[in-house]
Amino acid sequence: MKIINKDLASLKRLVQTKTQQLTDLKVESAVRDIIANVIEKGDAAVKAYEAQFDNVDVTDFKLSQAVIDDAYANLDPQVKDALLLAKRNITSFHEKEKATGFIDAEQPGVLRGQKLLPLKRVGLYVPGGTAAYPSTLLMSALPAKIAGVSEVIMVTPPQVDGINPAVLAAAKIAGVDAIYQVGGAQAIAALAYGTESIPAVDKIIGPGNVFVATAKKQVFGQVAIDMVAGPSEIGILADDSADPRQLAADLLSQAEHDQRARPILITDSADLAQAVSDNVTSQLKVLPREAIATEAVNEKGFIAVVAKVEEMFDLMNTVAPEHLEVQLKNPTQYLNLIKNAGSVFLGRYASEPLGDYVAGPNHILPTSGTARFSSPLGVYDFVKRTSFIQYTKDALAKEAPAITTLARVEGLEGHARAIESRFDTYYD
Ligand SMILES: NC(=O)c1ccc[n+]([C@@H]2O[C@H](COP(=O)([O-])OP(=O)(O)OC[C@H]3O[C@@H](n4cnc5c(N)ncnc54)[C@H](O)[C@@H]3O)[C@@H](O)[C@H]2O)c1
Ligand SMILES: N[C@H](CO)Cc1c[nH]c[nH+]1
Ligand SMILES: [Zn+2]
Repeated sequence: MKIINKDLASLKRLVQTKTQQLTDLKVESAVRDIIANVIEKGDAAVKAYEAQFDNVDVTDFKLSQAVIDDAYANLDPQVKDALLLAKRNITSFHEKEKATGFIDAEQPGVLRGQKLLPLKRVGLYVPGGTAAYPSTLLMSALPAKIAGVSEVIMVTPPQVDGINPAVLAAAKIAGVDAIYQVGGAQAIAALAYGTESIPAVDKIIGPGNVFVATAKKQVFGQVAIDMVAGPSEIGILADDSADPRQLAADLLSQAEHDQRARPILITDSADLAQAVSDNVTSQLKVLPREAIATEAVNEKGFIAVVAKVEEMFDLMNTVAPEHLEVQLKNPTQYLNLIKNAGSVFLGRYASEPLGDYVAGPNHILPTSGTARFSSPLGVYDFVKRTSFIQYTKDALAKEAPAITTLARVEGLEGHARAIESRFDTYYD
């Protein structure tokens, strides 16, 4: 893995060039064509794209309940237990995110409030191009259910040998209402605009590769989206107290997701940097997904050596990684230095895959530097807020002069008259 020794300003520039560009023009234009075709030709276009990109001739997009029940009934008990443990921990964590509305009656004659309503129908994208992700399904479906969404539907790419049974079983465990075998940008287009057999939804949730993330950006406005969650990332801050073998393993855990994944280590120890780089080289060889991980390590990955701990955090806040591991002595003391990160893992035993599978906090997180302004997926992503107002005549009378003044400043005479019509001052 490349080791870079440069001043902080140069390292920050390097981070920016290595950040996944959210506007890859070739992908943008390919995705635009796919969406236009799905809008125009519906199921026929989706079917053609599935044959082209996934080599599957799909006859029925919607999976039958019998196929799902069968997958659940035949699931390896150890896998079922692991999914159920994950479900318990995800549920107990996300229950704490539930919010209620409020009523404010503090001013005489004034009632103000906000009510929360679950979304009606959401579409979950469960990635499936190069690996199956039952864990990701739990991470999106369980918060949707906790929020009270009435209809939770799911899409995932079809597979030549059928969709991975663990994904189907996880869907049953999480209470997903319907599963459609369709992936990539065509799935996002179908969820946004609807086709003859796939219903349009109010919001599209879930991560995916660059085609999926780009399609979500392009359909935003027609539907809501959760965030731009693309290829996985890990940023690690470590000093010489960390174990280079473990750091290399954690970097590779995310590199193996995608050629475009970003594994980054920032340290103040040149010896540690070299040891991690050597370990990455040797550990790569044992990974079944060696080719994918190697490309991610070489293209997006690097190890930066900086002078002191403050510079580590400064640089990592520029990266704004999806996952941030803090493998420094007494890691909790640094929490206040972290400004941009999707999810933080403190200390040697909080290895990133702990959060991927069972700890409970959501693993659907902002990527590509968007942790500067986005949050982990949560129950709050499945609810919308509506505010309400009620005034008595006396309460309105007190504030009417301010309203009519502001209305006339904006040149909106009709607004002023609407207020004045409630009082004797009203004239035609
Ligand atoms: N943030 C998270 O929570 C999280 C969780 C799991 C996975 N991930 C990420 O999700 C991604 C999964 O990617 P994936 O590829 O395995 O699955 P995917 O389901 O996201 O994408 C596969 C689909 O991409 C489409 N596609 C492939 N090549 C194409 C091309 N040339 N043109 C147009 N469309 C094409 C196909 O339709 C295929 O069905 C990875 O980047 C992984 O890091 C993120
Ligand atoms: N690390 C991914 C989120 O970026 C989630 C995941 C699912 N399975 C394994 N990993
Ligand atoms: Zn992962």
